[in-house]
Amino acid sequence: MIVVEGLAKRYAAGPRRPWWRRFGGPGGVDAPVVGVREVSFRAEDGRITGLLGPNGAGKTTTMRMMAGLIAPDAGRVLIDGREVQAEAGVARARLGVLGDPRGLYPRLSARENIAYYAALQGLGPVAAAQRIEELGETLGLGPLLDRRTEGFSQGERMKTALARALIHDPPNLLLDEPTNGLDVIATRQLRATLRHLASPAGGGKCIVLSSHVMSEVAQLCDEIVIVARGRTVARGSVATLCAVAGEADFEEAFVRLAFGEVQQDGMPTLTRPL
Ligand SMILES: Nc1ncnc2c1ncn2[C@@H]1O[C@H](COP(=O)(O)OP(=O)(O)OP(=O)(O)O)[C@@H](O)[C@H]1O
Repeated sequence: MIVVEGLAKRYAAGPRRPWWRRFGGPGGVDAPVVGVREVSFRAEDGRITGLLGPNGAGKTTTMRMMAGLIAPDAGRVLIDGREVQAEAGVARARLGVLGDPRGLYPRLSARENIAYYAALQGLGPVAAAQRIEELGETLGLGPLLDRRTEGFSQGERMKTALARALIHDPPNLLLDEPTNGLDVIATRQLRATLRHLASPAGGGKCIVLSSHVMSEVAQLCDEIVIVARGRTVARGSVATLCAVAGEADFEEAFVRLAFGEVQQDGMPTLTRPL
């Protein structure tokens, strides 16, 4: 289970020094950029939770703090009760992270890429080899396992990166925009795999994914957390969110919740309170 409590993150702005001031004179400093203002939610085991929000809403920043890749300015993340920032090693051992699938080593085969992560996770060579075979079968990697990843299609990269994230059989899984660049068949395969992983037969994993594609989140996720302007503005099933927004259609509900009229305090105006 993953609990996210009051996360906030600002990115420091670099010095602004126009070219005509490069050799002297005052420069300036841009205001810090707010990545996340206040994001809180709970993701349960055996369920797929989707972070849905428009571009720049703060989804990736939230996911990176959940993975322990960047430190929050405020708030905390608990992975199965262990705080990511305080007990990084223990918390991360219980977490698989699917980030950018372009980050594979091109000269290594898929098997070698995955085995490298297995070693980083402390798996011995025999256990790693066995687990790679299992994952190869579950994810349909087959003959790809022994091909160099250079030249892999987006879908092939995604499967390899997912196998890498699952190598230590973590009970929790984070996926940032997992269907980016996938065609309809690869998207369907990924959906089926994620549903399996969340089911009792697949280990009842706690899965959190981020996306700005509404239909994808609506189809796949049991629970949806809407993030807008760096805040969680609503959470619940598709039916709950439609009811909260007072809309029959999920796209309309999303637009109302994510882009609702902004009050003085920066919170969107909702037709009904959350
Ligand atoms: N490294 C960084 N330095 C400065 N600003 C950043 C940095 N990373 C993100 N931001 C800013 O933080 C805000 C949130 O960005 P983030 O990438 O988390 O949003 P997102 O919801 O994932 O967006 P998208 O759907 O477009 O990927 C944006 O305004 C972005 O410009």
